[in-house]
Amino acid sequence: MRGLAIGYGSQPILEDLWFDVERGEILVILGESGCGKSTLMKGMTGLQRPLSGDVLIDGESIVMADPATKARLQRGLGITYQSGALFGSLSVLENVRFPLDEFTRIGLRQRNLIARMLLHLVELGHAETMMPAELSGGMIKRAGIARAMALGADILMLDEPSAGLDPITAANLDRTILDLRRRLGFTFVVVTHELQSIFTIADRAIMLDAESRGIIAMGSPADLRDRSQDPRVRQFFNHRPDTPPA
Ligand SMILES: Nc1ncnc2c1ncn2[C@@H]1O[C@H](COP(=O)(O)OP(=O)(O)OP(=O)(O)O)[C@@H](O)[C@H]1O
Repeated sequence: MRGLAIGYGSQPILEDLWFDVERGEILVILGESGCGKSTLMKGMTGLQRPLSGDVLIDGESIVMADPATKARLQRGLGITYQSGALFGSLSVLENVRFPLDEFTRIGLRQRNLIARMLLHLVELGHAETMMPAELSGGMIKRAGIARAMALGADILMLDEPSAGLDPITAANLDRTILDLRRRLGFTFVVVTHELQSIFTIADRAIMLDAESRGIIAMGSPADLRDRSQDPRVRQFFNHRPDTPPA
């Protein structure tokens, strides 16, 4: 992100953001409700035009790109939403195959094979004929991740993947995220508030703040917990209220 300002109308929610996401990194984005985490994700993926600044993917601007270039860059980015956003009338396999059906001319047998391989990668091989209504919360998240990878994305943006999951299911999902990174070298940008998950998966975390409209902390979770000067950051990472001065 190069001096990114993003918001609605002419009002910035976040401004002057400068940071990099390295290939193969797992970056977590944190911050109180309404500080602009989802808005930032939309900016990073070219779904929302910034007010100023730029987003470069391997040096190419997704902001200034012509429509064909933007579409190509966006194929490298997979996005999952909190709800999973699966189509209720399609089976798990059909959901994962959907981007291939819509955006490629690959034959049906190959599309089915790719969708099956993706389902195996997220440990949902057994669930291909199930309908979304029959899935658990964790399975919905996994199916969403498989679908996000369908067009070859190797940068995955996950918006609160563990929201609404019990701790064991959430820990299993973290394991899958780490596994995808280890086996396929994927890059992840993850919005999450779950401390357990942050310490398990994040190489670095960025904490956003609504009032200052920017990044108030950036570093490894352990560094932010142990060395941040900012009481809001320490409070979050230590998960206890700051003691008032004597
Ligand atoms: N379409 C929109 N039009 C105008 N303002 C919006 C729109 N979407 C979000 N906002 C505002 O932008 C700010 C940031 O919202 P955003 O959803 O990005 O925050 P968030 O950090 O993801 O919140 P949460 O953790 O609750 O999901 C909020 O004040 C919100 O009211």
